[in-house]
Amino acid sequence: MSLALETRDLTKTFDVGKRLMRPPKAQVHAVHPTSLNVENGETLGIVGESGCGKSTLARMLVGLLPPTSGTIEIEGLSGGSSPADFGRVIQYVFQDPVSSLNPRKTIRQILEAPLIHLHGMGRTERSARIDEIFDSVSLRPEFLDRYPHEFSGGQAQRIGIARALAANARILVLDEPVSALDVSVQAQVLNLLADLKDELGLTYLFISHDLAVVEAVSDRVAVLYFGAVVEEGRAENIFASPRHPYTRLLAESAPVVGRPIGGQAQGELPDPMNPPPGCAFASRCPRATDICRTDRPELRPIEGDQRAACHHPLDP
Ligand SMILES: Nc1ncnc2c1ncn2[C@@H]1O[C@H](COP(=O)(O)OP(=O)(O)OP(=O)(O)O)[C@@H](O)[C@H]1O
Repeated sequence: MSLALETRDLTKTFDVGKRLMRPPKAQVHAVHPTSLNVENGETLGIVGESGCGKSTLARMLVGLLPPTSGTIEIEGLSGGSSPADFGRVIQYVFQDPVSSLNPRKTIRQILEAPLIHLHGMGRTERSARIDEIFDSVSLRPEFLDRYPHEFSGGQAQRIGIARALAANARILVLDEPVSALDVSVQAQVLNLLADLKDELGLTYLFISHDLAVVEAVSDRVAVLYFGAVVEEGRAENIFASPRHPYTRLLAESAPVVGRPIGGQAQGELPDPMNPPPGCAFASRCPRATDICRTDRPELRPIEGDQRAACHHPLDP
């Protein structure tokens, strides 16, 4: 297998309270140094509770947000790549399908934009390609001349996926793609994503706070806590045999499809403007010792390709 995407020590810090000619009042550390690998054709699930930095990470990967430091390498792209270069290789599918589509444009116009701007296609070629894409997401051709508000959430998400396909990108960053949908519709959209992946050989980064969904769709999973990957490994191992106490807390508290991370796993996160020096999970961790409160643990191999950032990893 070859690498589709690789990040090295990627970070994002937001300045807050910044005013003209004055330094920012504070900084929010949204993503701590994060290194991820995604193979071609793989689905990497990225899971974590609200505020752990999932969307910030996703937006950096697709070029919507500049990193504060670190690197992102995506097939064939270099540091000097333009937004169009990014768009031809990696696309973002938003959580809220209806509001992510321009309300003043018809679906045809929405799908035409990437074909014109990224691929310079003429009218006839565009029309044939749009028909083909619409068919691949199982939507009827008469929908093409309607506006986004005329669609249900599930249909609108199919359109969001169609727009990403129109760019002809091989990598899709799916940011909570089914969280806004009813559970019955979620299954349809997840099946569609699985079919498209097989047919087109796509690579997915699937971001969600819903563990059961992530476990079902992912080959590998990265667990994010307070802006950092705390555990990473094959999906079948990571929840069955978690090595990081936070992953175990997640696995024990959210076994039902559609139920977000909740109960005891939804705890107080540390203050992102004043991150603790050691492990961010230490204040909630039953295994924490002094070293956890002073030294931030590195992500390190535990068994096979499972890695955990913990001074006292769990036994299998
Ligand atoms: N533009 C911004 N300015 C300041 N802080 C920000 C900004 N965007 C995000 N943050 C902060 O960065 C942290 C990570 O936010 P992010 O939205 O990436 O998390 P998330 O896991 O996607 O959460 P959710 O699922 O609730 O969207 C949070 O503490 C958030 O408040």
